[in-house]
Amino acid sequence: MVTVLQDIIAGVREDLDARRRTLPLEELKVRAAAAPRALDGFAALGGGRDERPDLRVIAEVKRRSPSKGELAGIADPAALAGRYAGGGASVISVLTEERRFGGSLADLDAVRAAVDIPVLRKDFTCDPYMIWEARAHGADLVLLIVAALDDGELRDYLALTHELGMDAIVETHTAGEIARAVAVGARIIGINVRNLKTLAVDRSTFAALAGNIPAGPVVIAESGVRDAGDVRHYAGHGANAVLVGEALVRDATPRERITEFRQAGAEAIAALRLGTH
Ligand SMILES: O=P(O)(O)OC[C@@H](O)[C@@H](O)c1c[nH]c2ccccc12
Repeated sequence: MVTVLQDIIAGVREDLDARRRTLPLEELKVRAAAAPRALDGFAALGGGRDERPDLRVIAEVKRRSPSKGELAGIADPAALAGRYAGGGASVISVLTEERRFGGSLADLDAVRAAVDIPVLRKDFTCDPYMIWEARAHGADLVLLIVAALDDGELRDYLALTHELGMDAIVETHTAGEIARAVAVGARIIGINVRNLKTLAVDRSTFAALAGNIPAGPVVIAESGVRDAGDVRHYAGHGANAVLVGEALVRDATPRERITEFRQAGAEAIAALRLGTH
C-alpha cells in the first residue's frame, strides 16, 4: 500500500524535476555560493550547552495541510514571520512543499528577506538538489525526514547540509528512526508526533521516545501544540524547542501566543530543575 508520505514524495519529485530542467544543478550551485553565510540554527535552538537554558519556539508558515486542508489565508508570509520574530521565535519554519501544503520557494524568499533569525526550509528533502536550493534561497536549516531516506542518503544529505554551512533537523517518529538519526551524528533531532504514513497525531509519542535520545543533540517536539498546556507537557519531557504551525497561523495574535508559549516552557523547565513539577 502506498503511504501518505510516499504519495507526497512522488509529487515532490515531479515538481523537483521540472525545476531542475529550468535551473540545472551547476547553475544552482553558483547561486548557492553567492548567498550570504548561513546563520547558526543549532545555537539559536539552545544547542551546545550543558544545561537546557529555556524553551525555544520554531514558528511555522503553513498555509494548508493534507489532514486539515486550508488552515488560514496567509496573505503576507513576510508580515507573519515578522510577528513570529517579534514574539520571540528562535527559528522560522517555511513549508515550501506546493501540492499538499500550498507553500513555495517564493514564500521562503519573502520570509528570508523579512527576518534576521534562522530560517528552516521545511520540505520533503529527497534529492541533494533540494539542499542546494535551500542554501541558494538563504535557508539556514533543512528538514531531513528519516522515514523518507535510507541510511546512505541520510548520511550524505546531512554531510552536504553541513558542508554548505547549514544545519538539519533530522525528523523521527519511532525508536528505530531515532537510533538511525543518532548513528549518523544528527545535531538536531525532531520527534514528530504526527505519523506521516497515516497523518494521525498522538502527543504521547514525544514523552515515550524522548528518553532514547542521548545527551548532546537538540531535541524538538514537532506537531500537535494547541496551547500552553501542550508546550508545558513537551518541555517537561525534555524538549529544547517546539515546532508549531496550525495553532499559530490560526491565531489572531501569534506574537502574544509565542511569548506565552516561551513563558510556559521556561516555567516547566525551571520546575524540573527545582524538582517541583
Ligand atoms: O501544524 P502543527 O500540528 O503545529 O505541526 C507543525 C509541524 O510539526 C508539521 O507541519 C510537520 C512536521 N513534520 C513535517 C514534515 C513535513 C510537513 C509538515 C510537517
